[in-house]
Amino acid sequence: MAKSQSLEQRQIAYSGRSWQQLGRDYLMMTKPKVVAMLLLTALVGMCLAVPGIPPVKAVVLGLLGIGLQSASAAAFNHVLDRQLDAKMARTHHRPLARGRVPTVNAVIFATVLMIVGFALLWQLNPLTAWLTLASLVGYALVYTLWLKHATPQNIVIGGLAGAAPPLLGWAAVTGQFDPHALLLVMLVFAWTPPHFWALAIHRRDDYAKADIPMLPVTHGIAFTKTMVLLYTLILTLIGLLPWLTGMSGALYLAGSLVLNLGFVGYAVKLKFADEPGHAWATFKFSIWHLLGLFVVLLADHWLGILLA
Ligand code: HEM
Ligand SMILES: CC(C)=CCC/C(C)=C/CC/C(C)=C/COP(=O)(O)OP(=O)(O)O
Repeated sequence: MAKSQSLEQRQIAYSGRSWQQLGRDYLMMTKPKVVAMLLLTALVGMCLAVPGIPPVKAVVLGLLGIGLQSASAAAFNHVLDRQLDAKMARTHHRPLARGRVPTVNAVIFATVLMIVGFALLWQLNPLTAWLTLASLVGYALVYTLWLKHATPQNIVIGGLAGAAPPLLGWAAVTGQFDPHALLLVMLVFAWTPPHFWALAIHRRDDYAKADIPMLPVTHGIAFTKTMVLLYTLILTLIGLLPWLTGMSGALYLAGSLVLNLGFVGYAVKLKFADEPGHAWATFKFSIWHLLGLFVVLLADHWLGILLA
């Protein structure tokens, strides 16, 4: 495809692609791996909300609704960021940035996912439907359109939307807003800055080129590494709260300490003994860390039920 072609010309050129290629593009727009992780945190919220197995209807409708709304938020992010994505090496190949999917089709796709997701959650309870829609708006509009361009604290504030799913899962099962669910939200909220800033250190030049005020661009790499370390320490302290409040037991305490101190270890190495590629390794570790943390929360919960 010639580089000089306009987006419209490329959209016409791409119109004869196979259903399989098109399907891959639509799937990519939903950020499936991120949504899978969000759903894991929502599922753990659902399981911790009740003493036994949560009701099947709430789990199925809840996961479908939260998943569709998260996928919709991701697709809206692709639409609104299509010009920005085209400027960055990491994202320039995306379906909308390359013009493989017409913008209007992507907007219809995202809107349908949003409406179906909302309707499914409404069947469960309005609280979950509205809270999930608020998270969608928080990420797709507030973060993407405004925060991302406004302040280096963009991902700290915007991270609230991505941290909401445990609360959404909890509300899907109980219909209520429970303070225990906020402990899980706080875990993801404190995890997000080191998750993202490790990647942003690795991709600093990309963000600088696109003129996005990410922390390594505005405050430098050394300061960002200090912040990564600080947030992993905050995460370790917040990680004690589920145990201190009695929500989780000894298995959680041991597992979370190993994982959180492992994350601190990556951050210490990043700050004081950086090697090429370590920022990327820290970002990758952050994903396994969150997966492990939520699996441990769940295992501890069910072990507690078995031993009771
Ligand atoms: C404002 C908050 C967040 C920001 C700015 C952010 C940013 C990013 C970025 C830029 C990537 C892509 C890295 C790449 O090039 O491969 C990524 C990957 C990922 N993020 Fe986040 N993230 C945030 C919150 C979350 C949350 C809340 C979760 C899940 C609970 C999450 C889970 C993941 C996963 C699983 C990946 C790997 C995706 C893949 O390999 O395709 N992120 N994140
Ligand atoms: C309903 C609900 C729970 C909504 C939250 C949905 C959601 C997909 C949250 C994930 C946050 C995320 C991947 C941010 C990166 O955006 P970016 O634009 O900085 O990254 P990019 O450059 O890779 O697009």
